[in-house]
Amino acid sequence: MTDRPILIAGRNGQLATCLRGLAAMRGLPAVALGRRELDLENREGIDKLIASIAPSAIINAAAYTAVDQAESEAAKVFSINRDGAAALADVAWQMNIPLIHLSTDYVFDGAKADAYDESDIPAPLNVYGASKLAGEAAVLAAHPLATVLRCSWLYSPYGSNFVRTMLRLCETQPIVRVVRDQHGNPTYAFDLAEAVLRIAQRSVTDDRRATAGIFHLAGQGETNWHDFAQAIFHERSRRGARIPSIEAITTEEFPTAARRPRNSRLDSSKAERVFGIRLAPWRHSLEACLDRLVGEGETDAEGNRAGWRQRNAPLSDHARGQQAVAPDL
Ligand SMILES: NC(=O)C1=CN([C@@H]2O[C@H](COP(=O)(O)OP(=O)(O)OC[C@H]3O[C@@H](n4cnc5c(N)ncnc54)[C@H](OP(=O)(O)O)[C@@H]3O)[C@@H](O)[C@H]2O)C=CC1
Ligand SMILES: Cc1cn([C@H]2C[C@H](O)[C@@H](COP(=O)(O)OP(=O)(O)O[C@H]3O[C@@H](C)C(=O)[C@@H](O)[C@H]3O)O2)c(=O)[nH]c1=O
Ligand SMILES: [Mg+2]
Repeated sequence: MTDRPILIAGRNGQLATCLRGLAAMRGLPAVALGRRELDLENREGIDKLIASIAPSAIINAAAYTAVDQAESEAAKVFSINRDGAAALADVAWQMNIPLIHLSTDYVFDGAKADAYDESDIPAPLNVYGASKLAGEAAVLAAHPLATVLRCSWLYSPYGSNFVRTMLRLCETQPIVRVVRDQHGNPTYAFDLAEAVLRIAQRSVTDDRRATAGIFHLAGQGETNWHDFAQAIFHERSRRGARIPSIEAITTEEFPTAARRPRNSRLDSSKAERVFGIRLAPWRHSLEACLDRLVGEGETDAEGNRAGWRQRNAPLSDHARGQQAVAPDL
């Protein structure tokens, strides 16, 4: 391996935070740049900035991800998710280094009965999905050897995600209503980060043609938002905290600005074949996430709860990654 750092575009987002934590734990040099240092909307000078860092690879963990808000600011969304992504891909191609780019299950319209594989034709229902699909194409046009990873329903102890939204509702609502007719694969950001780092390291050393193209990579097992919420409440309740009652509703009963696919389950078998990578079952990783968010006892200086280290000692790498304090890189 090389001593040159991996450049992470994004800093405080879910995936960026997990990537930083895991890289620090492994002693892998990494530099994470948030939008203040590297603004994907105002791209002037990013080639010089990145050249000064001399990275071994670029991971693009930055994106505009507010799905409903995206409907009313499409120009900004496309600027970040398409043009910003393409600019990073262009720099990586010029520097002859690997680029790993993240995309989404929301590129699909949900009409398929089965899980989507990489040969299925995308047809996004909303601005966010359309911008991410345009981003995939722009990235691969600028960097034909880029790796595009489509994941789904990302959750973690950080940032904005469904798990944290549901835990917040537990504090304030006696009853929570959640749609049961949208199906997908929840993905723990630490599991994804671990896979992304492995793929990044491999593309630095291996023939990059093997790692080029689009791959689906999501947590194992499928669910719907209602059952996901119910599992979150179950985990919270097991830890002695109060939970609301839950009501299953239809998409029509929960109007939102953006349309969402009824089915965006991803078939991740190509990633397993090519990379030998299979993410953990979402139910298992949800427990690790809830241990972080609803642990027992006091929180220590590193954000860990008393007893957490002991209870999780024999767990896999991603759980250990959670103990790492993401450093100020
Ligand atoms: N969240 C999800 O459910 C899913 C996400 N994805 C994809 O995975 C990737 C990571 O998502 P996630 O970690 O959830 O994202 P978050 O919304 O948690 O974080 C967004 C990141 O993007 C950065 N960012 C936002 N605007 C800009 C900008 N103008 N210039 C530079 N950086 C910017 C933020 O920077 P800063 O650090 O400064 O805040 C932050 O690091 C994205 O590509 C997303 O599309 C795919 C499927 C599901
Ligand atoms: C808060 C809430 C949401 N919902 C519904 C709305 C929606 O259909 C579904 C999920 O809502 P959210 O807004 O949390 O999730 P959403 O923003 O749609 O999540 C998506 O984010 C982007 C970035 C992706 O790439 C996707 O993979 C996916 O994770 O749950 C309820 O039914 N009840 C509720 O109380
Ligand atoms: Mg959302």
